[in-house]
Order: sequence, then structure tokens, then C-alpha cells
Amino acid sequence: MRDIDVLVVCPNRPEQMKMLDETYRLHRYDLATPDEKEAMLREVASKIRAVVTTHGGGFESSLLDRLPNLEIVTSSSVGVDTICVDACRARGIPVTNTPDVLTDDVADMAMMLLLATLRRLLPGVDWIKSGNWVEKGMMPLNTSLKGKKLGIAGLGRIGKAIARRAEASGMEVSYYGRRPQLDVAYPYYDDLLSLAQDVDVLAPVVPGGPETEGMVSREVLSAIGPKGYFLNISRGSVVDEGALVELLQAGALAGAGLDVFVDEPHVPAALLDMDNVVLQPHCASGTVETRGAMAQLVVDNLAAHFAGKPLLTPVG
Ligand SMILES: NC(=O)C1=CN([C@@H]2O[C@H](COP(=O)(O)OP(=O)(O)OC[C@H]3O[C@@H](n4cnc5c(N)ncnc54)[C@H](O)[C@@H]3O)[C@@H](O)[C@H]2O)C=CC1
Ligand SMILES: O=C(O)C(=O)COP(=O)(O)O
Repeated sequence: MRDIDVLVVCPNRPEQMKMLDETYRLHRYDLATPDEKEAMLREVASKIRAVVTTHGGGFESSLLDRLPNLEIVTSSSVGVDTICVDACRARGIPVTNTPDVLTDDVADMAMMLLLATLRRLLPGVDWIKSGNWVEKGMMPLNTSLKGKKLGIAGLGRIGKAIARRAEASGMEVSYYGRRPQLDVAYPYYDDLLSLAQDVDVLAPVVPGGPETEGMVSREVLSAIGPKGYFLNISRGSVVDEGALVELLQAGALAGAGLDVFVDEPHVPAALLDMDNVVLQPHCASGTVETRGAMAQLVVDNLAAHFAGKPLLTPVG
């Protein structure tokens, strides 16, 4: 199969990149300068049959348009909001992603942010390092998860995994979605604003993209209230980030745990100084184990495609 040309828009794990390199003729678009990219496309665009990318790397329709013989796009991510899925579909080109294998790690990250925010993990570390424990005694009390209400907007794979963990911590879970799920016992809200009004913590776990852009509006954030928290491991685009910062600054929200931002890797400067906000650099799936499993799905989907077998994880 070394005669199959694959364009690497964004690489994944070294072990799986080695497997790909041993199997296909890789073109390292990711390593090329803008001039080199152009030269590469002029030389090989018509031969490219597969694209390898990630959520961070994306795949734009302007590049798709340059690849007349493309057969498949594989992304090492579950979210495909940076990939031109509709344009691929219009050309009959399947896109594969990496559902399920990352669910537990992402849910763990959500719980880590939730615990760190409500239990004030980082101020506790600072209390020791600053000498406050010795000089002032016990740090101020923090907030229990037990008995708090968690509202999940988008109760899919990751949302359900977060719900299970939150229940184990004694939280009461309810959810918002476009329709109720018959096999789910958590209370259902058909309106996001009402959910936000009723909960202590609001967590969107929906895909990014135009359909969900800004769905956690200023009004929804305000409804969580000054004793409430916002938790986001989904996509920065789903929330009005400017309003989030303003409400946190005004004390109209108690705190936030955030793994994702509108303009990654840039994080609003005001968030950096807030001790009631816990930040992570979009790394909820970033464990060696999960990134390996995600990368392996890229390898396995490509192998299935070129063997004429069904894809393992096509985007619906
Ligand atoms: N921070 C990180 O590193 C990661 C973030 N993610 C994000 O989490 C998202 C969710 O992943 P999964 O749970 O695997 O996806 P999923 O497809 O299983 O769940 C998404 C849920 O959102 C619901 N939904 C979709 N559009 C909606 C809308 N407009 N309004 C209300 N609900 C809507 C769906 O019905 C579904 O229940 C991904 O698309 C990705 O954006 C995923 C992995 C890692
Ligand atoms: O799987 C996802 O959707 C992710 O957010 C993973 O993120 P990345 O591909 O590393 O930008």
C-alpha cells in the first residue's frame, strides 16, 4: 500500500505515525512552510487519497477543493467542528472521528475541574506555599459537591459519563437536550434557560459548530446565579465568553472550570488572575492511553477503507 498518498494535515501519536509511515506515502503538510505547502499541493494534490488530521489541525473546504481524488478524511478527535464535514459529504467522502475511546478521560477532566473549582484546590495549594497556613491558620471554607444540582446541556456519551461520576459524588443531575431520552431517568428540561435557573452547576457537553454557537448566552449564564458555577469541557464557541468573563468579574457567577476557549490557544487575560476559575489547555482527552487509542482509530479506519471494509467510526 506504500503507493497510497496520504496528506498529514496534523499528526497524531508517534507510534501510530510510524505505522502510517510504514504503510503509506505520507506528505507532511503539517511540517511545511506556506510556500512549501503550495509547492507540495502543486506536486501531489491529485494523488492524495486520504487526509489525516485532528480537531486542532482541522480540515478546511479550501484544501478539500484542491484534492480531486480524495477518498477519506480521518480525524483524531470526536468533535468535527473544524472539519468541513458537509462539503466532504457532498463529494461522497467519508469522515471518521474517535468517539467512545476518550469518553472516560474527558468526563474525568470535567470532574477534576468541578472538584478543583468548588473545593478550591489551587487556592489551597497557594495557602500552603504562601505560608498562610502557618501565619493565618485554616484557609476559608469551600463548597461541597454533595447535594448540588448539576445541569448537563447535551447528554450524549461524555455527558452521561459526567452524570454517572457526579451522581457518585452525591450530586443531583438533570439535563437539557433537543428531545427527552426515554431510557434516561434524570429530569429533562426542554429549555436551557430553565435548566440554568434550577441548577448550581451548568455544563454544556454539546458538539461545537454553528448550531450550538453561543447557546450558553449571557442570559443563560446570568440565570445560574452568583452562587452557581459554569463548567466547560465541550467547545469555547458554545458560550458567550465575553459575558462569562464579565459575570465572573462582577461576582454574578461563583466560579468556572474551563478546558476550552473561543480563540485557542489564547485565553482571555482577565481569567488568568481569578482564583475562582480553574483553567486547562484543552487537554481533556490528553492522556497517553486515550491519545494512543484515538490515533489507533485513525490507523484502523484507514486500513479498513483501503481494504474495502466498513469503517470503524464514520461520522454519521
Ligand atoms: N475538551 C476536550 O478535549 C474534548 C471535548 N469534546 C467535546 O465534547 C463533545 C461531545 O462529545 P460526545 O459526548 O462524544 O458527543 P455525543 O454526540 O455523544 O453527545 C453530544 C450530545 O449533544 C446533543 N446535542 C447536539 N446538538 C445539540 C443542540 N443543538 N442542542 C442541544 N443538544 C445538542 C446530542 O443530542 C448529544 O446528546 C464533542 O463534540 C466535543 O466538542 C470531546 C472530546 C474531548
Ligand atoms: O476529541 C475532541 O473533540 C477534542 O477536543 C480533542 O482535541 P484535539 O483534537 O486535540 O484538538
